[in-house]
Amino acid sequence: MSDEEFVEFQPQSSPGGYNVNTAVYHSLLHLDEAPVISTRSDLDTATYVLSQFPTAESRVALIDSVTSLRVTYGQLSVSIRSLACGLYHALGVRKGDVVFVLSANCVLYPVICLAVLSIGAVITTANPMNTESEIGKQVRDSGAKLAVSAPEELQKLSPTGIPTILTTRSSYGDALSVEELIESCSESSSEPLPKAEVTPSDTAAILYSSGTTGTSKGVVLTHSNLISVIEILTWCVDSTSSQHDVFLCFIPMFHIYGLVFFGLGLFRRGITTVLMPRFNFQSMIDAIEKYKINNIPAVPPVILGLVKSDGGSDFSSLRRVGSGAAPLGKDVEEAFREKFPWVELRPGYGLTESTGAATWMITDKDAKAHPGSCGMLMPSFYGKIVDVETGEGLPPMKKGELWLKSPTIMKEYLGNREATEATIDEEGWLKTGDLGYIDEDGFLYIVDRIKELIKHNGYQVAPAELETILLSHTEILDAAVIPIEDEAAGQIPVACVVKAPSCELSEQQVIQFVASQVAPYKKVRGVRFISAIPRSLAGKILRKDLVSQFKQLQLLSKL
Ligand SMILES: CC(C)(COP(=O)(O)OP(=O)(O)OC[C@H]1O[C@@H](n2cnc3c(N)ncnc32)[C@H](O)[C@@H]1OP(=O)(O)O)[C@@H](O)C(=O)NCCC(=O)NCCSC(=O)/C=C/c1ccc(O)cc1
Repeated sequence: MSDEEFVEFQPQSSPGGYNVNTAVYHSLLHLDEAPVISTRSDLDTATYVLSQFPTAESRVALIDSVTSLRVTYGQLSVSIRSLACGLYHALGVRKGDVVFVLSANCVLYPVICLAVLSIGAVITTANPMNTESEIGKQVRDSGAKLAVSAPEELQKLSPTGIPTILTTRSSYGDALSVEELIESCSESSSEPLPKAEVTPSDTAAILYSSGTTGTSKGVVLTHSNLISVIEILTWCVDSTSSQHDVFLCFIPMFHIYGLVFFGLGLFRRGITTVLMPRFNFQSMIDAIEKYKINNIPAVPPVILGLVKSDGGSDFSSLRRVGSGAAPLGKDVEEAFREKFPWVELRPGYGLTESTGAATWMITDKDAKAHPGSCGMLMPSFYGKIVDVETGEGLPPMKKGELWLKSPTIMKEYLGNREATEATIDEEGWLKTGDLGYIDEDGFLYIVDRIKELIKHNGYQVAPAELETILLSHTEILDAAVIPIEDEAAGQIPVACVVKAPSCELSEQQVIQFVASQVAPYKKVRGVRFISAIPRSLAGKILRKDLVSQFKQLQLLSKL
């Protein structure tokens, strides 16, 4: 289907934005201005963001909640330009070079991202909780030329041999730091930076996601993807009158959700953000009270925590809470609205492969009228609900796999043509692996997942990765990892294991074996010893069967 056919559609003519002729859902929301990317072929993400910094340079951009350090927009802008000079002149970073960032949230994180992007280089980010071997794998896969590491994570990078600079000065070795580069490479004292000659289709970021199946893959996002999603975010801020909100950031900037909001996008509206380097529930409450936080882009476990929190805290400043990264239970949503009636709760839905948000609740009234929904297709998005058996596009209220098309859909999985072709079809539709339906008002409901992914605390856990580790144990003959529902974390990974005859392997030993090799959020938290893993004729693990067997056992044990 051509883009012209999309444009010709009159959304008001059909319920839910559904076109009966094409079986395509059109967004019922519209950007206020024409997308900038359609008129500019020379725009990079950093120029796009920096050109909209507020003119009042003394306006505070970031506050570190631990040290109370304040960074103004003026300082932020100077730091980004100075670091860009340092990376280019002192370290020889050039267009297309990949820079690996390994750090928890810190005030330098956005500086690093925007400086790297401004010289046409590419950022790849990782969770600092990852193990040495997980990090080594990503450094190799992304082809990174330089790493920027928080001092406490440096030892995890050493075995890779990649040239590394630290974020801040430290007593860990004598590596150069971003702080020093910024000080020594001011724009005025360095040679000018040549124009990066970046085009919107150039790669800007490689973030890692397991997609619908298999292990972690590099999601290649272009400047066009990032600029388009930042336009949408800016539109969301304007549409919800959030321009003057004080935001709280604890969601990690190494994932798309945190990166788009706090690493890049919100600066365009001169927002002030209070930044928590590490999440802790009590610290979050203290920050809300101390800084009179108005707006929190959050995730379901934190929303549940707020619902369960004791009285006595002052939440009166809160105005808006977003929910993304994992499904928000209808009960939690209702309990939150009851406890915090003055707060607008807006669920959204997005993937790394769609550069973040694809749907969102634009008004609180809509959210209340459509409980359990994660909102409408964002401006510039098209959707399809596809019958999993027949491949046919389905009308409102019918359940199928959600497919998405928009300017924010990733370019490809890095170096993995097979996975790219299995995920994006020839017409550019992204197959999300999520099952849902769109109602007659255009609201999306996600009801299940056909992809293998497990979501623990909003983090992705790929069963295939844990299964490979389990199968490397000499006493394990076969293994499958399944998601089990958990009130606090959403889901927990549980291992179903076939052990070698007459071996003494215990549940705790299996848990320990995996835990020693993966980041904490990927640990298997339960083990079931079984006699055989159910598989289809094609050899695919029948995870749903294992999940229902597990649930039956749980029920029996409660009797
Ligand atoms: C705030 C959370 C919910 C909870 O934090 P936490 O309580 O510290 O728990 P962690 O999960 O971080 O830590 C797990 C474990 O790691 C341990 N840990 C802790 N820091 C350390 C340490 N530095 N070293 C080593 N061990 C440690 C910690 O002790 C703990 O161990 P354990 O007791 O075994 O679970 C945190 O999990 C979190 O930020 N989750 C969100 C993840 C996230 O942003 N995902 C987004 C993916 S992208 C996406 O889906 C986008 C969608 C989207 C949708 C809609 C939109 O509008 C836009 C976007």
